[in-house]
Amino acid sequence: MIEVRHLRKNFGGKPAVQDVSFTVAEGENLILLGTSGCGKTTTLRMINRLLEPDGGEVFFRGTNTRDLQPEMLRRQMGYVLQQTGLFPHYTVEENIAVVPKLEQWDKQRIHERTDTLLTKLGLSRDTHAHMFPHELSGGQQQRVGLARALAANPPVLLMDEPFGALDPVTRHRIRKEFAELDEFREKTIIMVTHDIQDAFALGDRICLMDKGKIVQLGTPEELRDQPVNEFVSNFLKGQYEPQ
Ligand SMILES: Nc1ncnc2c1ncn2[C@@H]1O[C@H](COP(=O)(O)OP(=O)(O)OP(=O)(O)O)[C@@H](O)[C@H]1O
Repeated sequence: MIEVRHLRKNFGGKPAVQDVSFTVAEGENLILLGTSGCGKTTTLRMINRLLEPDGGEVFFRGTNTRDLQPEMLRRQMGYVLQQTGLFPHYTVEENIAVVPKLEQWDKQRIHERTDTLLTKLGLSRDTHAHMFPHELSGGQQQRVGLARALAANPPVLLMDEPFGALDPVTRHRIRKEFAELDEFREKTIIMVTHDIQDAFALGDRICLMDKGKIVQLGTPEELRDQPVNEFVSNFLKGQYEPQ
């Protein structure tokens, strides 16, 4: 579904991503895991062309993404961020409706879709639909961010530290709710996290990165039982100290 080949990106002459390659199958959840600054976000942003690579290529359903309009590509790839990126002057309902409106859905269809998503994500039309983001808790904002990314039912979700701004208890609860959603099970997802528990709870495969490179790519069990080196075993034991 998504194939990343030999991606490279430098900032100010310093390599941020070096020769990163992987494929993600339809319906798979791939986690990009690693400490701050290892190149996870840069890799993710090259997939939906928020950043252009210095080298390498990304294929989406067999087409080089260079040959696709960035806006059209991004409508196929819902994007969920730690700082939810919600529009502060839009209500919850208006935030969720952004992409369906771009796709010119009629009002009734948007209304029904918003209702479905609010309910699925534990929010209600009466209480939340007309609130503004600053009136919601962090966990509720994160749910709205997820609802917005899912609204037009894109086949792919790109998620960058989606639970990063939450306290540990809320984080655990939202992660669990998210894992139980049909959408989560059905969609192709690439998720960036530095959190080993996120990676093990949500990943079909984990791509562990360090200093812009992939150190090991495999199932959670493979990383746990057959770490390729000491970096991997230390990282998974939570003993890795970035220098
Ligand atoms: N726009 C930018 N301009 C300059 N340097 C950048 C830019 N974006 C990222 N970098 C640098 O590239 C490297 C990789 O950053 P990136 O954000 O991809 O890492 P990350 O693993 O996602 O970390 P974090 O979780 O902290 O975002 C870092 O050294 C970072 O400082």
